[in-house]
Amino acid sequence: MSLEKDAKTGKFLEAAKACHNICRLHGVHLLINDRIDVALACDADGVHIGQSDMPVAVVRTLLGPEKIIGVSCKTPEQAQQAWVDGADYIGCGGVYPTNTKVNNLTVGLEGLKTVCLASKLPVVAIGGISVSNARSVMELGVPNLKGVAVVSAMFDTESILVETQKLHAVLMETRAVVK
Ligand SMILES: Cc1ncc(COP(=O)(O)OP(=O)(O)O)c(N)n1
Ligand SMILES: Cc1nc(C(=O)O)sc1CCOP(=O)(O)O
Repeated sequence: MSLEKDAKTGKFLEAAKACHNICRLHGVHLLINDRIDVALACDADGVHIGQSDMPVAVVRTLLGPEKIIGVSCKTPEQAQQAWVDGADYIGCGGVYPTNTKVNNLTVGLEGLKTVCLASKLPVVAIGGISVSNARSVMELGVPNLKGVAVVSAMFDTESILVETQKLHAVLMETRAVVK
């Protein structure tokens, strides 16, 4: 299920609760993008926030020590700060150009590697990643690069299930190599 982050709060909460029920059935964590209020209201497992959203330390106070907090970081400085502030992981991108997010800086594979090396936290790569290039990302050879986040690779396809299965296979193969 996908819902834009600026959707009306009632609709967002409804969708979040429905997602959470599905995630629970499959033992999958649900993180809410940006909306701390929605995360609290549906008792999600955590949130993902950007550099211009509520500060991590405040989010930690609101959510408590057990919830997962992810932060979008494009630079080594931001990655270090996320750790100091108590985040659990960082998202780093755009690894490749993307049509999903407007005016997004592309940091490339080199930028991703630089941020990973500076980060004390696990990193999730994002931006223009699909089945065709996920292997190149995961084979960067940095141990704290733990996965990829995708939007169009799933939602702009004929079958979300088929693409998810293909991406899962690539991630499992590269995990075996990287470890
Ligand atoms: C791993 C990961 N990275 C980024 C996002 C969401 O990014 P977005 O809210 O569009 O942009 P920022 O405000 O965080 O820069 C995500 N959900 N997961
Ligand atoms: C939401 C988001 N954040 C990015 C960042 O660089 O932080 S790139 C991005 C869009 C990801 O969509 P797609 O997989 O379709 O490229």
